[in-house]
Amino acid sequence: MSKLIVMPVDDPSATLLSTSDPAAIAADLGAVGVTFEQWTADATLAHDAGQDAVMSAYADDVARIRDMGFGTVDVVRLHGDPNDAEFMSNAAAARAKFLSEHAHADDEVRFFVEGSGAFYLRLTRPDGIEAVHVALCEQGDFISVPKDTLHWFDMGTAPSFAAIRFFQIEDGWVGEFTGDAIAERFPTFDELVAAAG
Ligand SMILES: CSCCC(=O)/C(O)=C/O
Ligand SMILES: [Fe+2]
Ligand code: NI
Repeated sequence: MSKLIVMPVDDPSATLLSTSDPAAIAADLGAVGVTFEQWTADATLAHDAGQDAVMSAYADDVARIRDMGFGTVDVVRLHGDPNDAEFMSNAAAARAKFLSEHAHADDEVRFFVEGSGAFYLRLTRPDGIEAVHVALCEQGDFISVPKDTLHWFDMGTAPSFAAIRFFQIEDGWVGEFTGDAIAERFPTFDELVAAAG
């Protein structure tokens, strides 16, 4: 289930908001400039489905977002057997890429078409409190995070997700890492999923 958890930047043990209501998630994220929507994502992807297969399964969505100026599109898919040592080694490397605080020169526009992952967005709330907004995204979730937003992404230790990524600039995926260890102080994706039961 999609979820939003908001914690003050200086106190990860405090919860300012926790909700699984899609309308409440959209409203709260909307107030800090992030778009959150739920779209239909019911295509069955073959075990070995690659970029082209995923994009053609969602061709209408891809065309719609492309027409909005997002001319570059790719797919990140992590899907495999947690007992497969090679998959787990590749997964650990992929997870490490996004696990530290960074920002992009492009909006971060992602459509989750399989599985789940968590975005941690460091943003100042309308009441002036700086907080980490954890958007636990699931299949069907569309999220658009403005460029320059400080954030990190955790796909968990046994990742299972596919996200279509949309870019306005060709190297919009490149992250500028801040060197801040903030991510280490907040609950991981695995911990959040375990806590959600
Ligand atoms: C959910 S798509 C893979 C992660 C990614 O592109 C990114 O920039 C995370 O911060
Ligand atoms: Fe990012
Ligand atoms: Ni499979």
